[in-house]
Amino acid sequence: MVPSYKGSYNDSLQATILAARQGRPPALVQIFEVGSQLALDSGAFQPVSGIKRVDFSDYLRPVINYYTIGGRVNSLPFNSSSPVLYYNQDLMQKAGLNPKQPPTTFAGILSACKKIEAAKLGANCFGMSLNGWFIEQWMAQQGATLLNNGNGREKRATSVNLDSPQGRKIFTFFKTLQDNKWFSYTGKLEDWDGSDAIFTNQKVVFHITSTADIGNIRDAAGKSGFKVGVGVLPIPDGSKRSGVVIGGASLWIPKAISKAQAEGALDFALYMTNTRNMADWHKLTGYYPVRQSSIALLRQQGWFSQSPLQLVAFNQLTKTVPSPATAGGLNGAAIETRRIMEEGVQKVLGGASVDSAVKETQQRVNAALSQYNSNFR
Ligand SMILES: O=P(O)(O)OC[C@H](O)CO
Repeated sequence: MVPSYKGSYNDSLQATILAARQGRPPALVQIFEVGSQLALDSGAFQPVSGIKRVDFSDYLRPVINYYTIGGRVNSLPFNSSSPVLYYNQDLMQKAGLNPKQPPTTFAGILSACKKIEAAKLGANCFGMSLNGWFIEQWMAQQGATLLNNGNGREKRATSVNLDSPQGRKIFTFFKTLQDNKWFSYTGKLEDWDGSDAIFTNQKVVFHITSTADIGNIRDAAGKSGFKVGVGVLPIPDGSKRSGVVIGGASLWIPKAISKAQAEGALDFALYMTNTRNMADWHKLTGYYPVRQSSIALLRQQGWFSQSPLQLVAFNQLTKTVPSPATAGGLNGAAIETRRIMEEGVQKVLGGASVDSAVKETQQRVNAALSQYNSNFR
């Protein structure tokens, strides 16, 4: 097997579909979760459940449910994540905040921001990458589907639900942060690394990003000389915590390869994600161990008591209430619709009103869905 790196999740999905159209697809490809509908629509892949018998009962339900579309397991779960709160325990203490009780709601972050500003730490309150992924998560946390038609899982989504009380709460959070100058980011959209650097360089006290970064952030915080904490994803006020949508990526196998190649690719993917490898991968990165047997192994090793940062993240996943909202939204234009949502939040950060940003975002996402869906009439 020859590995080939194609860049970001967006880039590698687009490169794979192009390669498949040209009749030379890779035998195995990692595709991010929201690329699943586009991957299906491309017609370039075969469901892994059709290649050979795999015992999917060992996979965690929220994970296998995400990748089961139309009753078939299309791709093999690999790197699974969700967003969490990272916090600088030392700076919290300096601001008179209790690092044992990190904020769990938007209001909690905003009231901590007031204290942080008053403490004049030379660090801002909060920063994160502007990525549609978080908007998707905050809708799910409020028990709301992001998209109509059962989050695009019953039939193709034709409308987004952002012009709603739930959507407005998300945009209003950014408006309040901006009005008070409590938010720091690099100014670029989807700048995962840049926003991590702002946090690990101690320029902000709070940061939200993927559990995937636990390993890297823990190491960088150690070098930067502060103690990092991990808390549950803070959620909009006035809602019950419904849980997270599984993020990360899964492994897809194209159609245009021989049966022997497809079986070989699946065997390799199963090896990569076997009980032991999944447990090691989790320890190193922070991605979830997606197999029950890996979790049993980690428990036996005493891992969760040695690694409280990862336990918080893990509990967040296991407490997720299964529903159409937490199953996650599917749409084939997700690369574009995510970008539109990010631009909507960026407009609020640039001074636009919540009302105009939400309405414009809603209208632009709906137009993108309609344009995409017109290919399937
Ligand atoms: O950074 P990751 O791999 O946890 O992925 C985050 C999102 O799910 C990407 O869509």
